[in-house]
Amino acid sequence: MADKMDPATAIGQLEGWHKSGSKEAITKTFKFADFSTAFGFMSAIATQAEKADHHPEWFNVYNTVEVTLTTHDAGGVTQKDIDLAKKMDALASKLA
Ligand SMILES: C[C@H](O)[C@H](O)[C@H]1CNC2=NC(N)=NC(=O)C2=N1
Repeated sequence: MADKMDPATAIGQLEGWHKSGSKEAITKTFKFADFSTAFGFMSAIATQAEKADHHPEWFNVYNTVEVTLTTHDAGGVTQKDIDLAKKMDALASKLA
């Protein structure tokens, strides 16, 4: 099992992510051109999440996707969350 880390450590390796106010997690809100682009982002990430067996907590309203990442099995932020965050950032930049 991956060991949990201070969320600040993860944030230091990422762009635009923040500590979650309510739990050991990292969070970011992505904003896209429209709903279809936002949903396409979610669909592509869902496939990658399933492949990695590591899933986001997310909330979508129109063109925004609020993402919270934490590793439930570890009770906090792990390398798996950093890896998924980087995948999200890479895809979001392509969709911009
Ligand atoms: C049984 C299954 O492999 C586990 O529940 C996986 C599923 N996806 C997961 N996703 C996240 N974010 N954290 C986990 O600990 C986790 N565990």
